[in-house]
Amino acid sequence: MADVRTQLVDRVREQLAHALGAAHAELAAAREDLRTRRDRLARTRQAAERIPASAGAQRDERLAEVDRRHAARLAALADRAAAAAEAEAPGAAAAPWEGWRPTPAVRGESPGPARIGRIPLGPGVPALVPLLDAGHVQLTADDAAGGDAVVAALLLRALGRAAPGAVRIVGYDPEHLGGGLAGFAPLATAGLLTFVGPGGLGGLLDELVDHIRRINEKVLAGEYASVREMAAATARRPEPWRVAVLLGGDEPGRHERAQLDRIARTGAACGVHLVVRDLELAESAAVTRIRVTGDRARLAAVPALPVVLDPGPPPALLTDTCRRLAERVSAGPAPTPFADLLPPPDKMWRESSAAGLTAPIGDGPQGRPVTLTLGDYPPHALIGGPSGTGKTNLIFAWIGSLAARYSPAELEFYLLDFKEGVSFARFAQGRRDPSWLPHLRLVGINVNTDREFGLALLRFLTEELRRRAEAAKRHEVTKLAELRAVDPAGRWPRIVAVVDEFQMLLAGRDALAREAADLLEDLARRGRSQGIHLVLASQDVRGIEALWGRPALVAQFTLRIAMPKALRILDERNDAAQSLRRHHAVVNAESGMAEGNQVARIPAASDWGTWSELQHRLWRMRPADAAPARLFDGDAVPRLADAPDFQALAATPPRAPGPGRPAWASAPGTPRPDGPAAPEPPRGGRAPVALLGEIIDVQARSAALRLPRAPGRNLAVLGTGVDEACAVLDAAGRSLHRQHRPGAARYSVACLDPDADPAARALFGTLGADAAWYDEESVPELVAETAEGLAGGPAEPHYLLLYAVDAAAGPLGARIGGRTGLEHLRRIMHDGPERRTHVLAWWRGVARMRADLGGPAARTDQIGAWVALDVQGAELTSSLYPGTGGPDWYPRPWRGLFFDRSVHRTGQIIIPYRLEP
Ligand SMILES: Nc1ncnc2c1ncn2[C@@H]1O[C@H](COP(=O)(O)OP(=O)(O)OP(=O)(O)O)[C@@H](O)[C@H]1O
Repeated sequence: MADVRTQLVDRVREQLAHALGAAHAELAAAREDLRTRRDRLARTRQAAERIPASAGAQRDERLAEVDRRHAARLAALADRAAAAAEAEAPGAAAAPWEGWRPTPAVRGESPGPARIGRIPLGPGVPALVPLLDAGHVQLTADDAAGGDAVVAALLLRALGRAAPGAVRIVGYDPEHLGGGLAGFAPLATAGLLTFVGPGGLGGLLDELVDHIRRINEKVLAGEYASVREMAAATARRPEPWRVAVLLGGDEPGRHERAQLDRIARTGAACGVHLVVRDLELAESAAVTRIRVTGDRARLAAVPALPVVLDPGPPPALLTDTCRRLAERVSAGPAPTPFADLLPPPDKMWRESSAAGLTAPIGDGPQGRPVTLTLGDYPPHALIGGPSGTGKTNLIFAWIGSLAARYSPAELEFYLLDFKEGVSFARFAQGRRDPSWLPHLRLVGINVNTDREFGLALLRFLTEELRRRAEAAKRHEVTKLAELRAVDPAGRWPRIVAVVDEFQMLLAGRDALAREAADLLEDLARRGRSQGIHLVLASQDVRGIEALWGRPALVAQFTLRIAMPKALRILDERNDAAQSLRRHHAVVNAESGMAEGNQVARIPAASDWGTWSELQHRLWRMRPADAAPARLFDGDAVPRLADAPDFQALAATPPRAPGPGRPAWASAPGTPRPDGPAAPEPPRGGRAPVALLGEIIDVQARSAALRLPRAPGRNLAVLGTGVDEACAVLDAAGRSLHRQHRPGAARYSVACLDPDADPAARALFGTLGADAAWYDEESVPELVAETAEGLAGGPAEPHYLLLYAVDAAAGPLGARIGGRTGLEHLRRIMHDGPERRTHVLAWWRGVARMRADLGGPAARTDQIGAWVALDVQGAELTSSLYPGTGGPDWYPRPWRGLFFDRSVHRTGQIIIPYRLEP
């Protein structure tokens, strides 16, 4: 039992021991756990203690980041604002005073606002105040001087952004009597600055209101809402800006206040602006209000942003700029650009000339274009003014304005300048510039001694008039507009013929002047309805007087253009031209009656640089078949090789028109003036022709001596001019040679004047194997053999080209075979032509020729044609020229008078061709 109990106790002990052991273990574990947890807690506590510090740092970091971004954005915005302000107010509108200079806005551009200081944002944003074309400025200043510095800055910047003279300032400064604007005083000398005294405010405001009313009525005329809009659309600003600067003073009265309000409301649209200090202006969006305190200011529109004011403009800069501006303005207005007269390139050549030709010539006083019209009424124009007043310039401007609007199918020009100089030559093709004005058909320059060219032009136009009148008759219409309507496929351009210094044509009482005046009268009277318009210009009152003897002619010139100080162009009671300013013209389409006056400012168009751009543009637009105009230069010596008639003598096939050949020479339906028909090569059985020189006419034709088998078909060249005489014989020989096949004609060249030897030998060389050379000794043989040969059967053509034949009078006086050489010569001249033997001889005087032909009273029938050089008309009498007294011929250098009794009624002036080496 005890064992059992013992066993039981042991087991209990054992179990207790186990339990104790377990309890210990658990305790230890619990303790461990407690320690771990305590550790964790301690760590957690430690960590928890660290947390608030990092959260603050993060927050600070985030805040700093936001600040940085904000600053960067602000800086970017400030940069953008500064850039926008710079674009808005370029050049003089905002540049710093150091190095500042005026930079006027270009045409059509707005002057923009003006800078007064900077808003201290980022690097600084310019503080801009709109004035010209935009609004008014009202300043309140703690001290007047600070306010006036802002006013000075505003005004100087406005002046610098406008063309000289385009800003007029009126000052009202009752307290300091102009002292506030003292720096601007130099402007007063040019009328750009005026002052009204104390008590003058009402008058000044009334005047400004009146001005606004006039601009609205006359300038904007309902077409534009503001002068700014008009300037943008037309690139023209007809009126200067007016800036009224009102510096303090008593409170305005009721009327004055009402006027001020009107100006504040309506002025800016009309270019009238107010800059006022210490004076109230009515509430208006157009008013910028500035409050100035020391060197700071605030704009009422953005009170939160302070403005750091710029210092006022340095006094020296201010007065210097104003002085220069005044000088520029006193020197007269800068001419308006020629380009203002032209339509935009894509609108060129769009007008129809059916009813007339209308084109602007310049600006009127209101900035409106003044136009010139040629049509049924007025049909013709007369331009007058003393030398240097701008007639030629006006003609250039008019030609450009017309040429840009009407295509060459609508308008053709014929230009003739009797003045010394080559002004019109620029429109023709030149050596340096290959372009030409596509409307141009003819230019005559250096024609002062060649009045015949003027006459030729009038004859040509008369012929064209006849052609048009006939076409009109055929279509049973009377006017060009109707003809164009019934014949739309026809080419009926209007023709404008300009003759500068036309009085040269009418000078003198000779046959040429009479014929010219008759033709002019006919053209003026009938040209009106056929689209042929005359523009006559003269610097000389005598030019006009030359016309005055013909009232019917003058009456046709209803369009009158008077340059400054022009006399007798306008009606005698109309003295508008006397007070005209430089570069202006009175345009009058009412025959000069005062009520028709329009004053126009003419742009500068004389300078080739100005013109060439237009000419090149029009030239590139020319029709594919356009040919250059014929240029007649009285100072140039033509070349035989270039002569269309010489080229036409070439062997078949006939030549096509080339650059040297005038288009009208081949244009269908183009008239050729009266005169001998153009020569034909003899191949078709026609008689050969000898070309002698160029005729002074519009077609560069050659004077042609036809040599058929008929009595008298010989040529005498008369006078002592060696070169001219050689040139005539040379052209004759070369042109004859061109018409005969080698071996088909004989040429005998004899030269008896050593001075003529080189020229004669040059011709001899050209004639080649068909030519023989004779001199003083052998010439008697030549005439004897030739005379005897005439008795034989049919002969080949034989041309005797005898240079200075009178020098052979001695040897030819000797007898050969019972007759003298002179007798042989006379026989050849008498009988030769019918047997194709022709004498083309040069005698160095009429008396010498007569002596060779049988004595002073000898008949000269065998001389069918002659060219007189330095021989007076009076010597060419008796059988040489019809009537008594001889032709109207006064010798002049490198000209000859050609008369062929079988075709001419009067002599024809020729220009011998250049002698080729
Ligand atoms: N509207 C203008 N604007 C600027 N310059 C001009 C203007 N008109 C003329 N001129 C200049 O004045 C000068 C004289 O002009 P122009 O030759 O046209 O006068 P003119 O009356 O034809 O003289 P003249 O009869 O002696 O030839 C030229 O140098 C020309 O460039």
